Amino acid sequence: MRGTSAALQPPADATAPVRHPEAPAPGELLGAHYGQCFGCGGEQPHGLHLEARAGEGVSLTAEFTVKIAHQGAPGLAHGGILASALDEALGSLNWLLRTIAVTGRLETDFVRPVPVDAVLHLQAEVTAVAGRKIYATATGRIGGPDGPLAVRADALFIEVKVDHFIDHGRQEEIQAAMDDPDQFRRARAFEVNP
Ligand SMILES: CCCCCCCCCCCCCCCC(=O)SCCNC(=O)CCNC(=O)[C@H](O)C(C)(C)COP(=O)(O)OP(=O)(O)OC[C@H]1O[C@@H](n2cnc3c(N)ncnc32)[C@H](O)[C@@H]1OP(=O)(O)O
Repeated sequence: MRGTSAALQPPADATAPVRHPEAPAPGELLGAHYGQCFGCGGEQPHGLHLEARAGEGVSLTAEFTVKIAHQGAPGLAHGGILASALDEALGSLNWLLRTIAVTGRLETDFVRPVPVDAVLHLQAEVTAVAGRKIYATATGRIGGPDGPLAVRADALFIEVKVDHFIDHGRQEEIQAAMDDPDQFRRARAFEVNP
């Protein structure tokens, strides 16, 4: 059963997404957008350590290995963890648009249980853009990139300015991020890029 809500249907005036000319080439790793990110951060010991690779157009592939710490039922991944992996893969697409955006809505279908030690093979793509709204879809398969479908999601991301994080984030972490010249320059550069 699948039923994406009306809020995730692009409006009639939506346009096709445009890959930024300086986006990483297909096959290149995107890298973490923030070292402490639960989804992709290499410095985050409790995180998913999801690794995303640019695909063609505005698409990517990513892998996430389910660990013991990710269980809900014995031996199976927690649904919230799987939704996080989908959210992270979908959010990483904005890197290819060179747009800073946050998840406004995420709708997930859990199709098949995902065991501990399984590798979740994610595929995600932006389907449409309308003003600040970015529509995207993702699937997660087990047993290989062409294996059985385990999870899927549709999402709406909303473009924001760097000030979104500065205004709402805890001061300690914001200050550390602003003190990191690479992080701050990159985030500001994304704001002015077409
Ligand atoms: C120094 C610092 C460096 C920083 C370096 C940055 C690094 C880059 C980090 C990225 C990180 C990613 C990580 C993974 C992805 C996450 O998990 S992001 C975290 C989870 N998401 C959030 O925390 C978002 C919380 N929500 C919000 O802040 C606000 O609701 C939003 C989403 C910004 C929208 O608020 P707003 O800007 O006031 O926008 P608003 O005018 O209400 O809505 C704009 C449009 O979107 C629609 N819309 C808004 N929300 C929704 C919704 N939930 N459902 C349907 N439609 C909606 C509205 O209807 C409106 O549509 P139109 O009228 O234009 O047709």
